[in-house]
Amino acid sequence: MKVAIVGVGAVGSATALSLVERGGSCREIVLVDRDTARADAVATDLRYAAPLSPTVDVRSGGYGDLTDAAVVVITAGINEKAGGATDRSERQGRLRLLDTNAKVFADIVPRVVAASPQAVLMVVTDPPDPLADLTRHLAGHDRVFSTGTLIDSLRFRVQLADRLGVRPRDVQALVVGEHGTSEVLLWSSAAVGGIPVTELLTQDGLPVEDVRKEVENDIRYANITIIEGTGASQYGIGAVSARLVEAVLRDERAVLPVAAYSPDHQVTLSLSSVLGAGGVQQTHQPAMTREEQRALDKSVRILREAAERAIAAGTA
Ligand SMILES: NC(=O)c1ccc[n+]([C@@H]2O[C@H](COP(=O)([O-])OP(=O)(O)OC[C@H]3O[C@@H](n4cnc5c(N)ncnc54)[C@H](O)[C@@H]3O)[C@@H](O)[C@H]2O)c1
Repeated sequence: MKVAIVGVGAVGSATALSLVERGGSCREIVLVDRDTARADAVATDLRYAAPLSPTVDVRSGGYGDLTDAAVVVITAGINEKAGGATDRSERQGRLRLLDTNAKVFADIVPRVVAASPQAVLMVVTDPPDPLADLTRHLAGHDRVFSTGTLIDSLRFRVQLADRLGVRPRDVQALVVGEHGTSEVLLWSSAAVGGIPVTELLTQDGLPVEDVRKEVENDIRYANITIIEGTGASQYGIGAVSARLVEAVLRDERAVLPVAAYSPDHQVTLSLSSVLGAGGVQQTHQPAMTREEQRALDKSVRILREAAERAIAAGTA
């Protein structure tokens, strides 16, 4: 199976490396970037790593090479650092990148769809949820999802695991809503071994409210913390993107917090999604307290406004 990555910067390259290293789910990876020298160089570099993984061919190409791609991953556009979205006190967060990246999508999506009308389109570029709404609009089909809050949910699990002294794999914890500052951490259902994390924190003598504030802050601004050191958050999202591609290619019906258009909410947002062939096949709303539901409602309002803005900017 063929997978294409459009945008071979920090995130696109990390996604390609993760796909090569996870191995087995795709047979061919095509890298497309308006900077063709960069796409050529990354493909060449990865080609020398590929013999250590299950068989996969990596090459650079143009939109014409996307024919028959099963999944197209879009990672093109400006990042938080270039777009000035690295101020923790700025509520817009990644939404600051919306107008610029909507124009990038207006350039890319019609060309992707013309070359590969059957492909599932996965949006990684920030802000991913409104850009997925724009992508649906431009593509004229529903096989579109964004990486949503899976990365935030993994960060939530890691932070809780650190505090509870257990491995993150054994923490069940979800972040829903926007991949952005209005995201909602579901503390009420976060659990380890069937025991609520708030109960475990109390048993360990940890101050629940203080831990909660600290964890929320660390997760909401995790991207900025990484960017302050390296200029771009890339490896976590690269691994997430490769894992999601794999779930689609294998028709896994994996339950993951990624974002798809919800007719109930009339916008793209992350809930518990069933991911497999064709993209998100079903979504379920996790149980929430009234306070969490109110926070999700607010996130939905922000996302609806952003989706309108994205469609206006991307179709102007
Ligand atoms: N969804 C997430 O969780 C998540 C996490 C990290 C980063 N991101 C986002 O991913 C995006 C990429 O970040 P990055 O750090 O890789 O940026 P980058 O600047 O390193 O790379 C962007 C690439 O896109 C290419 N590009 C730009 N416009 C293009 C066009 N019209 N056609 C083809 N290629 C084009 C550029 O040439 C460049 O190679 C950003 O929007 C960033 O904010 C999202």
